[in-house]
Amino acid sequence: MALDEADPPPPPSTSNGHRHTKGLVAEEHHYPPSTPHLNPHNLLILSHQSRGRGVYASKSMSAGTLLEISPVLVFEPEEWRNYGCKTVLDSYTFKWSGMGAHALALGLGSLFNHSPHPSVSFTLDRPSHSIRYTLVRDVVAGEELCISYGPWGKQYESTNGNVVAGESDAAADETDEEQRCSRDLDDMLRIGQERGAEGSGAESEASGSSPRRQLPKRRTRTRYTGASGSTAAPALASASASSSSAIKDQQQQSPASLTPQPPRRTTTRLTTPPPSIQYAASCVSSHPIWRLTSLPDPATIPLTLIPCWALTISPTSSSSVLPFLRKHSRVLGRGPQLGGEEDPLRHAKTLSRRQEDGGKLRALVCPQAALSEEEVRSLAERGFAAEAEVVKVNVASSAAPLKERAGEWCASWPVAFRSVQATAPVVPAPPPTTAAAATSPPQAGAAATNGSRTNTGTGTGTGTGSGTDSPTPAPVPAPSPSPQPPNLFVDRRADCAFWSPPRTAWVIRKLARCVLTAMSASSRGELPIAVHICPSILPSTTIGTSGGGGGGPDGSAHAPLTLSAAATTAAGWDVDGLPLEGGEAIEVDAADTRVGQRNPIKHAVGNAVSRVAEIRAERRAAVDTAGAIGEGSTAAAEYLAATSSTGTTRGSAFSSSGSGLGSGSASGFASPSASASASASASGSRPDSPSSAFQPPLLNGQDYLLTSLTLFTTHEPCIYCSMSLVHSRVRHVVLLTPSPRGSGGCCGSQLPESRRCAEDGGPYALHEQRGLNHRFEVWRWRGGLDVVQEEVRRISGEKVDVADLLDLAKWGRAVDP
Ligand SMILES: C[S@@+](CC[C@H](N)C(=O)[O-])C[C@H]1O[C@@H](n2cnc3c(N)ncnc32)[C@H](O)[C@@H]1O
Repeated sequence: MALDEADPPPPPSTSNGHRHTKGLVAEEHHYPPSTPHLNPHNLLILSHQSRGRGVYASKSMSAGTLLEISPVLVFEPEEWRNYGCKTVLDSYTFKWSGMGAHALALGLGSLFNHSPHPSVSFTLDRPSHSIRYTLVRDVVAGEELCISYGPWGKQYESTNGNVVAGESDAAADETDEEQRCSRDLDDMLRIGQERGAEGSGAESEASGSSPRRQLPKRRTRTRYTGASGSTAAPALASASASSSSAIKDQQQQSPASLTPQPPRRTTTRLTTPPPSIQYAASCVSSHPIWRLTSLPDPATIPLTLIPCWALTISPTSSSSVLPFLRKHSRVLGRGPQLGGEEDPLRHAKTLSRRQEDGGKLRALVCPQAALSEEEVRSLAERGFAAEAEVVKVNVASSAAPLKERAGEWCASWPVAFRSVQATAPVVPAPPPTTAAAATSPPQAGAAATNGSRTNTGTGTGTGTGSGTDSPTPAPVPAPSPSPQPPNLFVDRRADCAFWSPPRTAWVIRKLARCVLTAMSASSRGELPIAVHICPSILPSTTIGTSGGGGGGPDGSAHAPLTLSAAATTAAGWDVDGLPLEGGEAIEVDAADTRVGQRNPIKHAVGNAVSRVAEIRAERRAAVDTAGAIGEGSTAAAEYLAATSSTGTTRGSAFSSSGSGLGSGSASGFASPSASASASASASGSRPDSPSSAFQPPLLNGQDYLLTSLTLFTTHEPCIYCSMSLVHSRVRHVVLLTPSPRGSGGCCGSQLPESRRCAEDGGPYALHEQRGLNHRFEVWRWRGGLDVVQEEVRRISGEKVDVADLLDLAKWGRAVDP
């Protein structure tokens, strides 16, 4: 059924196949608030005799130019399998997830034809539901812009020597860029002429069903030089349908302005197809638990290129290159140390051999920004290679971020591959525990620092804990701090892999629990803001680096815990590393109490932190009286001792004296499973723990730390609460809804992109502030509120409209969670 304007489009389906029933808020979990879109370069859509429509350059453009950002329409796996793939869409869509979702690029994205030597690379940007198309080499006006379809495109590749779309200098043996350009122009001119002769003939051209026509005589090869002398084509500014005849008109009307030029030698070839297929296998797009970080994902980070000068030299001169570069490194803009931190080309290989150079080598000299072509030439003449020719090359501005993307990165100049794993420090593997092995986490790029420990940063998430029980109960001392490399990436595929269905269900349960606490608070006239704190199973950054196994069941980042299987189970973790229902050692539910207490700073986060301080104090008291622990409680004692020795840091100015205000009553919902947890919370330990008698904190301000704990929250914490979470060393925050007005401390995702760190990282993003001595990780649930709502119904039997419950707008504009 066709939709007319009166019919609003159906809400997009969620990643898990559910349709959103609520309005804006729910939809935001699926699509970003705004989708970027772009065609600033007036690319043309023209029809080719055999290829149908294609995308053409209307002017000369340099490598690295971002051509277009096409929003996409995603077909969920089932929809695609049952319907989409049986239609014409099958020739137009991109694999969008490993689960079978497909995406149709809107805008120009569906019109790029295939070439084995593409001029355009594309990147699937799943978070923004768009695909970005970028030039990988210089192009001239009239040239068809092609992508690679990967193996699927083989069917379009010429086996009989015929011209293929967007053919580049990889076929330089017989055709150079100039020929290609000329050919494309020919093709367009021909179509223009045919159009003129046949009126609407373009339709049959596009379908490819028209009989072959007599080709006009091939034009002589011509390059175009504008008045400035720089390479420029006749202006083809309009992207209208008449553009091909505009080209023809221009050529016919002003032949004098067209000056034949020698072939350029500046092009580079794309030897490896862009990483379309590799990343299509990722499940990132449908991933409901999303790490909020400004760090880029190496799988989607766009390739940027630095225009550089190189010299073509004879192989015998190659030994003089390095001394030459070293000698002139300053003037070449390559820093005092060639290859050192300040050298912008430190990741690039110095020499490259290209077929078209006929046995000569290319030596990379410097960024074009540093010196003019003349200066490079005269330097070379005075230096070592009078015969050297200066050529333009484009060099990726960084090392290849992933092995799979090395081809894309090295297409124009060979660069190093930066192993994500290689930059992660080696963390001595602790004797693994069952839980540790099972929770052996994907490496996070973003992350937590705890005291002197900094995060490991850039691992790939391939933790390899062995999964056997440690027979040794003694805690292993924390590895000594080692210099940490900077965080460069977040590995979203590893994150995806971590979130197995049981782990995802765990998150849903915890969020549902927050909602229940918020419901309870709301019924008391409080703001419906609530949090839940428990030990973490989330990916850690200080443990479980490649091959590093993992921490203890509570995942302490200070020191890996080593617990026997019995202790692990007693601490509330099952053999898969998942917490037993209601069995976590620390569980706190807390709601906002600012209304009831007439105190504007009684936010849920603060209340929860206070409650944890009480519990920790009680636990410490229990350890102090360990002699009183009976035979049957060895495992619990072991756990308590372990958490006590690793989980607290003393001497903070934060006071626990005000702890517990309003928080004890926060978990007032009636649910059998939840009340078991709540009772554990109230007593500060598991129900069977020996420490049932509450002991007040022995020292002021020593027990507030949330080290190793995860905080779930109905709302993104405000800036004040985010800062208190920094102070209390929380390890992870999982939030259900972003703060209204983008004013929160962790996310700010509702603000325009230009005002955010990146992606979901907010302008405040306190969890990532490098100046602070602790960083925590923030995750956002984006699997839809309806999923959480269903879990609430399952737990409590109550049907609640979660979006409506959590909508703070009803409480006034200035309310911050
Ligand atoms: C994504 S669409 C590209 C736009 C298409 N040309 C059009 O007019 O709609 C893919 C289809 O274009 C055609 N195509 C793409 N690249 C081609 C090539 N190099 N040679 C011939 N046909 C090609 C094939 O029919 C293919 O199924």
